[in-house]
Amino acid sequence: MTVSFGTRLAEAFVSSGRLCVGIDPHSYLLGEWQLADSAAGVRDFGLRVVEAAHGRAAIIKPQVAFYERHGSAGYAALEDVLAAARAAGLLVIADVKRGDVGTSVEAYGEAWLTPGSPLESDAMTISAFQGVGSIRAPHELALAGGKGLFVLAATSNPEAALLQRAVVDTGQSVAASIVGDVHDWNTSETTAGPSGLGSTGVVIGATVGLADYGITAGALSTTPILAPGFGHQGALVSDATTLFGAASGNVIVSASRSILAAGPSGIADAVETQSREIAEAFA
Ligand SMILES: O=c1ccn([C@@H]2O[C@H](COP(=O)(O)O)[C@@H](O)[C@H]2O)c(=O)[nH]1
Repeated sequence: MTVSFGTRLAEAFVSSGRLCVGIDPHSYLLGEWQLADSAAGVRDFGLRVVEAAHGRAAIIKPQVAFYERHGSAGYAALEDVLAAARAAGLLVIADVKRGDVGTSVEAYGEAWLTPGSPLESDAMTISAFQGVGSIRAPHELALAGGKGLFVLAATSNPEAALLQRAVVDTGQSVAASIVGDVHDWNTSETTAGPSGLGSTGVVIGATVGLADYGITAGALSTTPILAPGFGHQGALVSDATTLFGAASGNVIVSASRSILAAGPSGIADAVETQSREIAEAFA
């Protein structure tokens, strides 16, 4: 029987905590890590992050853009990183933010969520700004394969607020409307399992206030929340439960540069310290 992504995520929270280590091999970080800004460099970088996360964190989130920069060799490097993460038992959220008309976005879903595909991940970030109906095919594919989606709702970058707080016909903000549709999916899913956590998540930056977008904790009750914005973008782990209130139990704390800045010799300690800080903040 296929175990749903929501159930696997809930189990990972219990066994390994809620930290998601971002793999973002920025050019300047590659330099600091004494790696070349090349496909080989991003491969080594990713593999070292996987090694540091193994046994210290639940989830990794490769930012695919930094691999795509290196063309087909970059994708081959990413495939190696994904394989290493799978072998280490880490949950992988591919940060790809794909979106298009439904027939095209279906192919993106197949690329990242099909069991056995070279880019197989446990979940992918996806854009529903072409309509939540446009991502129905990857949603169904995800459910069938025990995979997940994280739908962009209220992103962490400040310039997004103008669009994502805009009000749609229902009287809700764009972000709240997406959160509501995802909630409907999660509450009607038959595969949610005993954890009660659905397999379709949303992206809500830790830098935003839910109330500013008209998002209620109730609308997030069964929805995993991928929350970037901690560390380098300014959000504090110690504020997380205040930010997300009653929905805090569903939050994945995502941080990239603030951990990666520790360098290859310090990253394992940085992951451990961050995991401990999160466990204390969410206790
Ligand atoms: O709203 C969003 C959605 C995705 N991201 C991504 O998360 C990381 C954040 O990196 P930091 O170094 O921790 O700032 C990066 O890959 C973004 O593309 C986001 O920041 N906000």
